[in-house]
Amino acid sequence: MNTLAQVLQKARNAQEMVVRELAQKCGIDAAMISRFEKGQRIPTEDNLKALSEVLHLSFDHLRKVWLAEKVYRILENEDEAIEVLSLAESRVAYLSSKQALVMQGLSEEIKIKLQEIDRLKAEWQSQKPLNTLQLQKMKEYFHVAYTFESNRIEGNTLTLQETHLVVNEGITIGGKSMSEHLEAVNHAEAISYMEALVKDELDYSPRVLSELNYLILKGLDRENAGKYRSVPVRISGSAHVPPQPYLLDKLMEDYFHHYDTQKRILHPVILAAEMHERLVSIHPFIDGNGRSSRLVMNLILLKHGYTIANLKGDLDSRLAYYKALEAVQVDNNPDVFYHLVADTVKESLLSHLELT
Ligand SMILES: Nc1ncnc2c1ncn2[C@@H]1O[C@H](COP(=O)(O)OP(=O)(O)OP(=O)(O)O)[C@@H](O)[C@H]1O
Repeated sequence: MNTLAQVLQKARNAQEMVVRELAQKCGIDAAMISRFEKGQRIPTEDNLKALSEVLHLSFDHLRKVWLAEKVYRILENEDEAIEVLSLAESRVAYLSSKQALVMQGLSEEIKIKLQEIDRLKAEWQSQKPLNTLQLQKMKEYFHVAYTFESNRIEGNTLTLQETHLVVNEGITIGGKSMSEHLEAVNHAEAISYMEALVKDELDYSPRVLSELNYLILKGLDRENAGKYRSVPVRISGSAHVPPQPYLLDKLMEDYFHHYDTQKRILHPVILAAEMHERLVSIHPFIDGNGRSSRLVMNLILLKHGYTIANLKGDLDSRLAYYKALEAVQVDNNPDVFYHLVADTVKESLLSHLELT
C-alpha cells in the first residue's frame, strides 16, 4: 500500500512538475513539500486540498490516505496497536450508524420519499452508459430548462425557447435587455463549471461558492461578483432579515464547517436542501444569492449521483419556495423545505428516466 508521501511524489512526477513549480502553484513552501514527500511532515487539510487540486488527485481519496497516515503515525510505536485499532473500529462503526440516527430525526413522510428517490436514483444509474449523443441532447434539454426556471425566479423574462436560442445558438432576442441575455449565458456557464467540479471530484468550498457567484454576476456587477457584501440587505416581501455584514465572515466559516461535518452524515438530498437554505438565509452576496444557492444544491446532488433539481419560476411555485424558506427562518421548521426539494429531485429523476 502506498504511503501518503509516495502518493504525493508519484502524482507530482506524473504531472512532470519539479518541487518548486508545485510549491508555487499550491502556495506552499518548497522545503515543506520535500518534507511531505519524504514522510517527514504531514500536510494540513488546507495543504492537502491545494495539493489535490494542482496534482489532479481526488480530494476524497487523498484525504483517506492522509487520515490513514495520521492513524498509522499515532500507532506505529505502540505494542498493542492492533487491539487499539479494533477498539477504535467499534467506535467508528457507531459513528457511521449516526446517519441512521439523523434519519430518525426526519418525519416518516420524508423518509419514505427519500427511499423512493434512492430507488429511482439506482434505476437512473443502472441506465448508464447512455450513448454520447443521447446524453448530450438530454443535458442540453435539462440545462436550458434549469437556466430558464432559475433565472425566471429572479425575474428574467426570456422564455424557454428564447433561453435556448441565446444559450445554444448565440442568437439575440429583439426587445430583451442586455442583462437578460447575460444572465442566461452566465447561468449556462455556471452549470458547466458545476459539472466540471463533479467530474474532477472537487468538493464544495468557499472558493467554489465565490466562483459560482462570480460567474452568475459576470459582466453585470463587476465590483461585487464573487465577493461577500459589506452592506446590509433586505429580501423584498420577506419577514426574514439577513444578518449584518460584520457577522458574515464568522457565519460563513460556520456554514462551511457545518458542511464539512455533515457531508458524511446527512442524507445527500437533505444536505443539499440544508446548504441551499442556510446560504440564502445568510444572503452573503449583494445579488445572485438565490441562483448561487440553487447551484450549490445541485452541485451536492450531482456529486452524489442525483440529477439536477429544477425549482420552477412560475408565480405559484415561487410563492411556495419563499413560503418554505420562511418556515425554516421564522418557525424553525425545515420539513416543508425538505419536501419541496425532495419532490423536485424525484420529479427530475422521473423525467430523466422517461427519456432513456
Ligand atoms: N424568506 C424568503 N423569501 C423569499 N426569498 C428568500 C427568503 N429567504 C431567502 N430567499 C432567497 O433570496 C433569493 C433572492 O435573493 P437575490 O436577489 O440575492 O438572488 P438572485 O439569484 O439575484 O435572485 P433569485 O434568487 O430570485 O433568482 C430568493 O430566490 C430566495 O432563494
